[in-house]
Amino acid sequence: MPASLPTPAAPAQDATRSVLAIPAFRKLWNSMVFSSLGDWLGLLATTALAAQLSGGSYATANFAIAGVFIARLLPAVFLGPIAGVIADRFDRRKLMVTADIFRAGLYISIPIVNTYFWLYAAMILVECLTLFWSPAKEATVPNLVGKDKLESANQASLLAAYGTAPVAAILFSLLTLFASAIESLFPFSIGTSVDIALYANAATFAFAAFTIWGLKEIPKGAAAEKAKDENIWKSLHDGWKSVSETKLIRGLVVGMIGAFSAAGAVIGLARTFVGDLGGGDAAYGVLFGAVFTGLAIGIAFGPKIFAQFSRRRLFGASLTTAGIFLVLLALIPNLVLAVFTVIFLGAFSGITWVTGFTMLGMEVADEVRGRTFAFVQSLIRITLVAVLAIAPAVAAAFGVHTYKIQNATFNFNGAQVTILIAGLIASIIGAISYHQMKDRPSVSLWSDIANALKGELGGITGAPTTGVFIAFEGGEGTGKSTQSKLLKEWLEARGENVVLSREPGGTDLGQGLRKILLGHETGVISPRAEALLYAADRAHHVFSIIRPALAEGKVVITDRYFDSSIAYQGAGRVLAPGEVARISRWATESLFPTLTIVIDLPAEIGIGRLHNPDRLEAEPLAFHERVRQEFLQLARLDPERYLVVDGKQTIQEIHAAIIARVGELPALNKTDKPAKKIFKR
Ligand SMILES: Nc1ncnc2c1ncn2[C@@H]1O[C@H](COP(=O)(O)OP(=O)(O)O)[C@@H](O)[C@H]1O
Ligand SMILES: Cc1cn([C@H]2C[C@H](O)[C@@H](COP(=O)(O)OP(=O)(O)O)O2)c(=O)[nH]c1=O
Repeated sequence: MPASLPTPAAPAQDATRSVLAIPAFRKLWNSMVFSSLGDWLGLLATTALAAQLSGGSYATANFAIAGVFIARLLPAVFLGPIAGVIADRFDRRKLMVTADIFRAGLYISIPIVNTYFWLYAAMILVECLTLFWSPAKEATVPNLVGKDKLESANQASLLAAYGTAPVAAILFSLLTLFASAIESLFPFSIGTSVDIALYANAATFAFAAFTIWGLKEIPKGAAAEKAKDENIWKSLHDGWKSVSETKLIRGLVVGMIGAFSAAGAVIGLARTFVGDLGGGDAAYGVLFGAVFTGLAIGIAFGPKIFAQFSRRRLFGASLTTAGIFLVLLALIPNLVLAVFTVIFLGAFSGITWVTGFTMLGMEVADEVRGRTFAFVQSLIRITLVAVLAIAPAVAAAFGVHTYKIQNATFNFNGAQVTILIAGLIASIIGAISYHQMKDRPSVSLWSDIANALKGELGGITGAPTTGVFIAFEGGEGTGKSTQSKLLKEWLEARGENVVLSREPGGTDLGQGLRKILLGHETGVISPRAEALLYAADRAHHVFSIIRPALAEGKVVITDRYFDSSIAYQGAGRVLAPGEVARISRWATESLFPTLTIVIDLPAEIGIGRLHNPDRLEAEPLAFHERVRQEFLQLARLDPERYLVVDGKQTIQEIHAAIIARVGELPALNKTDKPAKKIFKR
């Protein structure tokens, strides 16, 4: 046991709050909130303006709106990496202030010049300025908050960037609704609601410039840190090479591209779609706000609501559901229902997005993670540009159609048709990635949902564990100790640093608990007390041995882990297995093994191998048979994380089966081995 125990991480919510307690960061954050708010308002206003400038032509309006989005995305594709490098050469504070002043000026100029050409030119220039502003901001944050708070600072920044979208959408709708009232407040004409939104946007940038100018805490001089962005084409090429090798990651990437294509189609077509349903700019604002509200709900609550559900299944299932809502959106010709549909659409897209990114983080080996993320991000940007360019073309090609059925007439226009197609594509891609992930092929989706709703058991699947953590499970005398030692030797021969431990009794405290739990002198323990004592042993074991060893990059093998509690205290002692699992989940702070090896043997053979049965081993055969069945059931819940071996084989045969599976663990295959092995599963 280490002399000093590692300090547990601080709870997350407090971290976000405390990072905002740093005055300098709070000022910067305030300015980010305002400029993001302005930026979203500007996006809504410029797309609305593009539609206005089109003079009522359906095709022109579609293309004009797409033009605004493309103008905003293109600079990042071509200029992103260069901008980062250039930004690093300038004084950060001055660079940020200058960029903000110019952005304010550009937004004011859009309604004044009021032409297509200047609308696009100004958007491109604004984006270019943002490309210089962002790396300067990124480099500044660590100076203001310190390394340990970086992650919560990033969360706070994300909140500022995306949390402001629905607020901006509401503001935009209100502006449009009360435009004439607002205008009457001014002695001179200030233009349409769109113009007002653009001026408001300029004001937020001016405010940001003012705030940052006053932030003397920002160190003088150029940013020391190098820009992270690599060349987009190079990252695409490198990323594709690694991604194309694993089926699972390929499925993930394809699915995420599908999700973003669908989202792109909705964003690009939203204004004309709203127009088709008889809505104006105010309705556009509401619909836009609804998408982002849904997204936020999905991202914030989805993982919690579906915590019991296998992530691999959740990804494909939520993408398909999002696709179905898209189809509904296209088919329901009613603005109010569309707003509700869009909230669900946003929520399921949000769930797809978080599960996708979490899984990418989990499944991709450390050495190539950065590259893979860069690849996915580049691919998403390019997909968005492509979809935003293609979707309106499809919509324009379909044009406006009016159908008459008996007395009723209704319209089915290009935007709806395109959204319908996008929805179908998203559903199909979702279904494909659901099957690609091949998660628990023997368990039906419905029994999985039922499990998830019932309680904890479904939750033992798919959670992230970095490093290699292997648990041996099985009944009495199945050969766990024998095999765990053999595996340790095999791994050490391959140059791994291995910690072999066991439960109960892997720690000093655990030794004491083990005596109580297994000694005959203890007598009968109430089943709940027994479950808690095993959980106490486990909590301390994870805290003082397993986590520290994993953190040091060691391979950890444990002879028994929480499946034993589920099987023995759950199925054996007849407590609810889900409740026992919850106690273990709490005790281990959700540390799940990378691989659980169940050695399966009829109870009477295993018991027959033992000489002096302990308190639990002395239980009747029926008890042990229930335990055995529970292990097998757990393995069936998540076949990808379990290996079941037949314990009737010889010691050598069992060992061979184990090393064949362990040898394929992605995290074991570091870069010194042939590259092909990195993703092999
Ligand atoms: N595959 C096997 N076939 C026959 N005997 C075995 C096998 N594996 C282990 N044994 C023997 O069975 C006994 C129990 O093995 P052990 O590894 O201690 O099991 P566990 O840790 O699961 O209780 C030991 O005497 C061991 O030598
Ligand atoms: C880890 C754990 C073990 N146990 C039981 C199973 C075993 O009977 C006993 C551990 O004994 P041990 O001698 O370590 O196991 P084995 O005989 O397989 O080598 O504790 C539980 O009931 N719940 C648990 O959570």
